[in-house]
Amino acid sequence: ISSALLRWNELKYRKKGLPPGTMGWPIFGETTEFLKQGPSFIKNQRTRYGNFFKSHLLGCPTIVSMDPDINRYILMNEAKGLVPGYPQSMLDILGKCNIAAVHGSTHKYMRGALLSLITPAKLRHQVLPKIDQFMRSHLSDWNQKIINIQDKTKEMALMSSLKQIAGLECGPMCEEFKQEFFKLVLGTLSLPIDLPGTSYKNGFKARKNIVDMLRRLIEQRRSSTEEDDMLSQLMKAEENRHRLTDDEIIDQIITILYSGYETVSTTSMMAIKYLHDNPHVLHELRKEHTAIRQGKNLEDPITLEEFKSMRFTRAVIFETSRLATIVNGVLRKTTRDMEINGFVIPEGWRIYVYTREINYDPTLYPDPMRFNPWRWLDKSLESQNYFLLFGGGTRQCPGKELGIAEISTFLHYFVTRYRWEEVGGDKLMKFPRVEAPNGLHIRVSSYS
Ligand code: HEM
Repeated sequence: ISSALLRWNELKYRKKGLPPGTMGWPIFGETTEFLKQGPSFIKNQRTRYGNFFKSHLLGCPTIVSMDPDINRYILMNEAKGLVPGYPQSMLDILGKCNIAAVHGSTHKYMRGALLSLITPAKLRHQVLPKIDQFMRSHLSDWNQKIINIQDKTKEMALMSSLKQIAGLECGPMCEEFKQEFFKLVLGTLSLPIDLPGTSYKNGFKARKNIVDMLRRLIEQRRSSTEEDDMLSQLMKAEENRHRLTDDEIIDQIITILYSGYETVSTTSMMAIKYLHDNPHVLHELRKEHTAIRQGKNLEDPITLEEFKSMRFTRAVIFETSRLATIVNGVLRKTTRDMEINGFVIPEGWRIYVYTREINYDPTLYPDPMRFNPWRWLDKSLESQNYFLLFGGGTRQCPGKELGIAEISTFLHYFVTRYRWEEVGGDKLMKFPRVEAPNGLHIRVSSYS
């Protein structure tokens, strides 16, 4: 029966012009193999079928593309019908106006509105001072404690964004927001099963509660012009050429929170892990940060110039992102039948621009399994075509510099205040997401 089912499924997808590959089981496709074997599944398929092959993953017929030139073409050609292809649960919960759900001119003005929040002037006068204030307080009482750095960095990513967005500080509203947000995140990563008790249903409920809270905040802002946070800026007509509606503002805020949450927290956690395992790198990083602190008063915040001078820190962040592969790739979907790389990809198929293997390619990154931030001091690496740690093309991460500023400030206060050792015994998973299933525990003591 198994053989018959596998054969039937192969025949179902045997259309002329499709790339080589296998489709696995009806409905489930090759999802189990993909999740269980992880990167080696993709590598094995590549050995058999080349850099551009078909499969059936996470409920959809999918093309996996690992060819640098084709990847670039896919990322640059949204206008030809290659739109974001993220799972339905994610789109439902993040909202109709979230940036991954909109295309064309709507995408352009939503993206423009987001970028207008993090211009260099905003970074200098609003964003950096708030990040600085937040990190000082977040890292204030870790001395002589065992800390689960995974929890702490997650809390940091969310709370720091909430401060930027709506000036929210620790308190009942923030706590409520946090609980709902965690449910929302879980919902986006689940199957879209709309039954009571499922993560999807809970995520959807959490979205409703978050939307209510944000609506209340918008109303409050209308009656006060005092606040100078991202929410107020999004509401100011004169700053946005295209005035966003309330619904667009709400989805924009959920997008900012969501996109910066796991990326920033996991990169920060893994940086702590790699710095612990590579004392010579930590030594170099500390040198950079102690030099910045010299000649400053204890309470002086980091300036934009100092942030820009953190060359080694930036290198540590890129190297962490590369070696840990925080993002495995990005998803697109075809909006009509289209020809790519000489094959005909049917409408509605997913395209998985799988970037993970680039990170370990010894021709691009010599001795790729070594944590070597010095390689990034060659600035040209960041502008190479194959540099896709923050995506590429029309949807390249607009929060890149904001994310780097958050992680850099976190590292600044962490390495200048503390030393740490791992408690040990914690497991780290690298695929499909980087996470420590039971947390990553460190024993922290004062550096001075
Ligand atoms: C280390 C931190 C970060 C990493 C590694 C990262 C990575 C990425 C990647 C790979 C993409 C491309 C997705 C695609 O093409 O489908 C992306 C897009 C995006 N990122 Fe980030 N990101 C980070 C931080 C942030 C932060 C802090 C924000 C907050 C503003 C943010 C907001 C976004 C948004 C809104 C998009 C979608 C852009 C669009 O569709 O036009 N990211 N990010």
